[in-house]
Amino acid sequence: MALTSNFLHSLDFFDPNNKTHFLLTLFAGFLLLLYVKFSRRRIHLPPGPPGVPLLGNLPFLDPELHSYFTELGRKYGPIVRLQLGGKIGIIVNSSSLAREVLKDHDITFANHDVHEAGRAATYGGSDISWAPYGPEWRMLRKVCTIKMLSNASLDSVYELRRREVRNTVAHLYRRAGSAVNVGEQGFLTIFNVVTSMLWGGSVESDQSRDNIAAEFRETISEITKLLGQPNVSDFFPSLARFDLQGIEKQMVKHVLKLDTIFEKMIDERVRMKDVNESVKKNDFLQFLLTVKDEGDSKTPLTMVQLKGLLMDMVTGGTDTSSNTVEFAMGEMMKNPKILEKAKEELCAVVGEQRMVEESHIQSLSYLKAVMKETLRLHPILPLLIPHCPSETTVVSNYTIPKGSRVFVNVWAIQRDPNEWENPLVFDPERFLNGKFDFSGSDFRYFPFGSGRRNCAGIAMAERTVMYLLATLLHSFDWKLEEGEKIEVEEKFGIVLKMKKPLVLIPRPRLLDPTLYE
Ligand code: HEM
Repeated sequence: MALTSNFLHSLDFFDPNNKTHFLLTLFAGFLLLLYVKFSRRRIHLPPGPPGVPLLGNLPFLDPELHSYFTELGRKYGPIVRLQLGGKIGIIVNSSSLAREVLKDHDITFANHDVHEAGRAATYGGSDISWAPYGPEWRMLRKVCTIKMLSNASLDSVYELRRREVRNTVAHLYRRAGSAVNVGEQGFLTIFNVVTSMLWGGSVESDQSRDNIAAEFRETISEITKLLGQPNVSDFFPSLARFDLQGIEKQMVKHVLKLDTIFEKMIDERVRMKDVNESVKKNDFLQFLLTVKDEGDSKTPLTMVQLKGLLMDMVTGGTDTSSNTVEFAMGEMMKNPKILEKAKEELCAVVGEQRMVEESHIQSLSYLKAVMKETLRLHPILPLLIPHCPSETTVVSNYTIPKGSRVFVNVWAIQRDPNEWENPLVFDPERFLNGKFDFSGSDFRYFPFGSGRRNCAGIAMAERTVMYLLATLLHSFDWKLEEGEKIEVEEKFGIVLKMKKPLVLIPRPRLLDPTLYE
């Protein structure tokens, strides 16, 4: 362009009598066309649906994003472009392209696309999920995966998990014969497991257990709902300060509730330390405070990051796992033969004279296959956490501009008929003999993501989901309320949940009532 205009200005272009005027204009136009064509070819965006000026495709987004993106894939191919206001969205719908993004270009795509709601939820993005790829993220991730959520650390706090799961069994035993909301009970158990591991005690109050379950579940489910909601502030950053949909305002309100608990727990612990240096607690909060006080001087752990980590554990580690348990229970209720097989395995491994222990899990290969199949058909983060390339890059011959929001549609990939036989049928057998794992090394199956930014809590998720699921099945027979039909339909959110909550009636299975105490 600069070349063309310099050339034109070097001539007497504005003289109306100049005969070369017309020809030069034509020549300049020709150069301009060539330039536009050439630069378009360089920025060869993936195909996508047409949009409207300014808003692009925003007005046409279906709230059930995962299935809508899958439909777009059928129409436009495995990689699709959307114009989301001022932001480009890229949808990846095939396993080979997921591999390109998460493996071949892993460092370029190692950032999550931080949005305003995520920032508001995590003290300005001071946690693992939203921290940019770099030294601080590495430090946070190391603290979390090596120290807190490693198998050795998880073993050391098994008693806390056991206590919470047993509390749930006792509670359900008292409510035997009446209808219970399975997701809510699962949520409260896992919430208490997580908070016990964090600061050694579940959140107790005079309120009834069910009220607490419903209240916290609501808070966390609102937080995850807001995280998955399209937000004008993200698509038009200049409008972010107006928070036009009120998403950040709502988020701050919900987060405050959790933050108040964090502040209380931290204050108590710091005060305990001031009063008596010898008080030693063996929980994650104590560990984090020690890392903060004695940590690496190059990349220290700040108090804000510490709270960000607590937020990750509480929001990332609760409804993800409890929704998985609920989907698994729903699928088994819908497929009685599968339910029977899982129970038979439990009888053979655990017997009828004792309760399930976490040590039994490794022998429950059929139930493990049920968990894997649940996460195939209902990957709890169906679009992972959207990734964001740190530089413009080429995937499958298409340009993915720096700063795009990249949705890896694991939901579509795990139901792809080119990769899976009868993909819509719930069939745990396909996972028997240890086929597929949660590591994300096979791009046909990666419900926990893959590569550097994969889930930091896989070991914990596997233990809590398996332990709780095994205990629920082994301790009780479950039946539907009179006249109810089982439906396992999904409702989209950054965390997928069941459209209609699963309500079932437990009946104790084990003969010895003392086992339920
Ligand atoms: C069944 C349960 C769970 C599932 C299916 C799940 C799945 C995922 C997925 C798909 C991602 C995003 C990967 C990506 O964007 O590439 C993720 C990230 C994450 N998960 Fe999980 N998760 C579960 C449970 C947990 C638990 C129990 C914890 C911790 C207590 C946890 C902590 C995290 C954290 C901190 C991240 C962000 C990692 C990073 O950005 O480096 N998750 N999880």
